[in-house]
Amino acid sequence: MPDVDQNQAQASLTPAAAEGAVLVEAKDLAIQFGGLRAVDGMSLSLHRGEMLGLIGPNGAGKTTLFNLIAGNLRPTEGRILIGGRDVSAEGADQRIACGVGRTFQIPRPFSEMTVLENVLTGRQDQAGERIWMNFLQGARVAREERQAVGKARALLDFVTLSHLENEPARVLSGGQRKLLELARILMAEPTAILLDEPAAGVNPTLLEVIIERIRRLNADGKSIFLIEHNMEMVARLCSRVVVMAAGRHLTEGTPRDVARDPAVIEAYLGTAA
Ligand SMILES: Nc1ncnc2c1ncn2[C@@H]1O[C@H](COP(=O)(O)OP(=O)(O)OP(=O)(O)O)[C@@H](O)[C@H]1O
Repeated sequence: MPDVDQNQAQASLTPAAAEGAVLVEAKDLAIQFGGLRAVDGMSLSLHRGEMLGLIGPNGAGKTTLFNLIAGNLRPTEGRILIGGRDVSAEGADQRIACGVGRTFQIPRPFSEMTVLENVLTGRQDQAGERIWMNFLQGARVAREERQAVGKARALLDFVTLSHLENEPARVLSGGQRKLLELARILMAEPTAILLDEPAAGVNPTLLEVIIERIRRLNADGKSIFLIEHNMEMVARLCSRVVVMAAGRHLTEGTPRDVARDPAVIEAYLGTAA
């Protein structure tokens, strides 16, 4: 497990996070894949305005936990609450509608669609898709379309991809795809953003852009939940880190404290053996 520089473990709670209001809560979550309990009784809370890290060795169950929280998988046991409401039985679209957006470890944009069109796929409740609306309220649909394109362009500007707006997404590098995916989920204006390894495979220059944009989103009040193997990045961004091992909540604390925790070091060494 990489060292955490003392000076980098300085991320502090925003005022909203310090208030402690829970935005997303997982209670005793479990999921069974055949004989494997990939997530095995996990409980955790993401607070409003917080940047929370999720670390753990390969196969610990981090992505599966994200899939459960984002509604891509249904838990075998346990509950998920968003803003205090039980959403356990709802699917991914409903989670997005109640403010949870997530990215994937390997983004898969629509490769033949333009970068701008890809961002537009992230919008919710598209009036233009309801055929009867086109007949009854053509002007309104056209106005909403213009507004959506304006918003998508602003988001492309935010993620530094404006110059590529008319290019097919297939020309993007791995890091640019991560930025594109971020812009796409921001179209739905999430209050909680789940980022699955945003640094993986990203060149150092683009990584700084990603870190800075995550910071800005958090400063704008968005809660961030971050899976990341890059502990330096976790330490720069997160005030609190949850550690998973073998599907379970192993411990949590500041990046500095968890990096020194013998149980955490043991969990990493155990899987490296
Ligand atoms: N759909 C699935 N069917 C069967 N097993 C699965 C499925 N998804 C995940 N697993 C298994 O569940 C375990 C946890 O996987 P998961 O991807 O959540 O781990 P992770 O902590 O995100 O790992 P990494 O850091 O390598 O991405 C692994 O053993 C994995 O092989």
